[in-house]
Amino acid sequence: MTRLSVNINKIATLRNSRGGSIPSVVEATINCQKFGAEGITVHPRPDERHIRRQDVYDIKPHITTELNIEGYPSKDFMKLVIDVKADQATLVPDKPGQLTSDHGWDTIKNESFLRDVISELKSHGIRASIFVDPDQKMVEGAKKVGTDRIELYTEPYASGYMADPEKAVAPFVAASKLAKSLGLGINAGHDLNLKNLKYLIDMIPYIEEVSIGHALIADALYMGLRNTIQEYLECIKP
Ligand SMILES: CC(=O)[C@@H](O)[C@H](O)COP(=O)(O)O
Ligand SMILES: NCC(=O)COP(=O)(O)O
Repeated sequence: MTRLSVNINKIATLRNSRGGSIPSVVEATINCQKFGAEGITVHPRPDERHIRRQDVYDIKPHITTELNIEGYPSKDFMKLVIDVKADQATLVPDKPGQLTSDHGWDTIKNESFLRDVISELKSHGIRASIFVDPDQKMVEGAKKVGTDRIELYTEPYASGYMADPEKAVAPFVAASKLAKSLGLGINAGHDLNLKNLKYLIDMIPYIEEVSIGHALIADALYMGLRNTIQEYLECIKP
């Protein structure tokens, strides 16, 4: 059964815009889980444009589901993830100044680096997931570096969905079938929303976790956080 992990980056974006503590990321963590979220995702970027390192320490005691921390596996990132003993670390190949995550790992060129990082995460009991494009060779490379899961970067699906859902989802179905055959768990995320989510899950029902933030938080501005989370859950639960 696919789990919904709510990414609360954009709560922190709003908070940072005034320099105070409203809205609170701790309150958001508590309420998202109360409203049905099955995980909390944060992406503390090096420039702390939204989620700050301290936020991760602050929210950890309030996690009653799972904490998924996304980021480039720098020394700082690894210390943070290990310090708070995240349930899952999702490694992304982002450069510090990137507007947002916009590609998966080259798991072939980065084989040695990823293998070492994943081994360290596992030694601390932290599930490893790596951000990949729906590319068969990258999925095969993910298996070789020993990750527990892959997270499929779904922006290309989202951007193609309205025009041609079948064409948009096809590479993701193929990559998922390969990943499953290799024994990899499958997560998915980026630009998923109330329009495109159900079809993705219908086509790939064995996705273990979707992490959704930008569209969900935007929807909550109009529908409220409780109703919004319930609507997203209805898209992924049969
Ligand atoms: C890896 C991924 O897709 C998410 O972490 C996304 O990048 C959110 O980051 P921003 O909220 O900074 O866009
Ligand atoms: N891993 C994807 C994520 O956490 C949220 O991405 P988005 O929904 O903010 O695009």
